[in-house]
Amino acid sequence: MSYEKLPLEPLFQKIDELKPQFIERLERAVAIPSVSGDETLRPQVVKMGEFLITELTALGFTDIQRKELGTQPPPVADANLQLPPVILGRFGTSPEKKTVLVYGHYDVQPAAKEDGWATEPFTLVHDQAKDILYGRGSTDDKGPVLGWLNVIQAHNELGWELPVNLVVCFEGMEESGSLGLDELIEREAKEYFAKVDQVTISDNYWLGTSKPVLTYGLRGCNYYQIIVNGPGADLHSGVFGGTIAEPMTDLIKVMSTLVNSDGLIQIEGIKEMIAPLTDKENALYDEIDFSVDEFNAAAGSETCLHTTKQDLLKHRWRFPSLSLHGIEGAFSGTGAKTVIPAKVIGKFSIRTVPNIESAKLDQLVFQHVEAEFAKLKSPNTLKVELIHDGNYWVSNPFNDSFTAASKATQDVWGIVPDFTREGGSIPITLSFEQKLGVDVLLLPMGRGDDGAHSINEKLDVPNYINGCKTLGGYLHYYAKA
Ligand SMILES: C[C@H](N)C(=O)N[C@@H](Cc1c[nH]cn1)C(=O)O
Ligand SMILES: [Zn+2]
Ligand SMILES: [Zn+2]
Repeated sequence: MSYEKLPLEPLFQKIDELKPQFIERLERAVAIPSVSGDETLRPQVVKMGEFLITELTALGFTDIQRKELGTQPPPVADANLQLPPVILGRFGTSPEKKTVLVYGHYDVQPAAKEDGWATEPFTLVHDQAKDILYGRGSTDDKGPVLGWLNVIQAHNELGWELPVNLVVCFEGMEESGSLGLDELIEREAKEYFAKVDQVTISDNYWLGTSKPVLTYGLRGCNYYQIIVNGPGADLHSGVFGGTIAEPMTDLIKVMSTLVNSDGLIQIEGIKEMIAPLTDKENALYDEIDFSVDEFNAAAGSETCLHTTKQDLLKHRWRFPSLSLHGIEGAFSGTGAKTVIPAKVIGKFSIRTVPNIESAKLDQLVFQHVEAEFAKLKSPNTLKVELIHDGNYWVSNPFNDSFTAASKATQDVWGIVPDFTREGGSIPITLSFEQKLGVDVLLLPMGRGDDGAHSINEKLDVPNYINGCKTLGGYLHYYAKA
């Protein structure tokens, strides 16, 4: 696609010049362990929200609001646990300009050095030789969230006007199901978000490690827990082993019926809900620039279940998957503790795709789990429940916003981006589209091997800096579209 280039070189140069400050800003953000899934760290999530308020204020944002969302709904250990606030802010209110809402999240996944990190997860470490920044949240999603703020700083220092009005909406519960955000969007659709023309999200990754992408689809995520209760307390396996029904044995039996070793979900009724793959759609997979070898390198193994890029991508984007995540209450330390856990909670999630209905899926999951447990004729008790769910999202990428992002990407990276889908989930995406009645664009900053949710999460410095240029350039091209 040929297009008329905008004179953005001064902006790009300013972003290069501000690199040390941008890295330092990310360092301060990563140092706050804002893990939404750990109730004991909730004050840190709130602190991270306050950090953003301070930064927004210093940059000249107006109408900054800290929206409280009330208490966290069950299941939760502390019934009075407050949800972290959603942070809103505006930069510009000109009626002559378009308004872009940028959404991002300031919470992160849990991380501990003992999990195998080479560095402290909540200390941003700049590996100068590789020019890589390591730290939890560097790519998911603190780097991209700060990217938008960095763009404003660069404009301020150049004395440039921002070409659009910007509205920011940053939440602290994305990694835990975006609880309370749907209702906030509903309430603010005709209030704070009234003038929004476009929602843009930077919270996913390139498909590989060298080619930028723009993303038009996400899978959804329904997260469940199975609670098995047995004896009144943890017991000595020498004294009680062989005499009582063990909760862990029941749980493992039930969990092993959910998915087979080929990754195929064993719960009846789910595959019938998947939208059929059309020939036209099938052909799209041939065009995508993607290397199975690079994928294996990102996974750090040769354990991939699929050999062709087409199959692999379909299983990542287009078909549902079920992952077993862990067992709360089970012995997991080093050594050889001879305990029979009294209560264990198995966690698993299903990534959903069109046209899987969330409520119907819950029903199928509950029926399956209860039926499998009944087969065991165990005297223990079992309860299965949904912890949170989030919708899948697929859009039409042929609009002004995707075109603007493509131009900015070409300016910065010198290459036409691929249009991709994402296997992960951003639960709120569909709500923005439907409740505000606008298009949504996903404009990723990091690479496919960044290790989001994993150990040694990273963001390459060129991705951070060029990512800021791309976000800034995008706003300029979108303003002119
Ligand atoms: C893609 C995004 N950066 C992300 O990591 N999303 C999470 C959202 C989620 C859903 N349930 C729990 N977390 C993900 O895809 O796991
Ligand atoms: Zn994220
Ligand atoms: Zn994440």
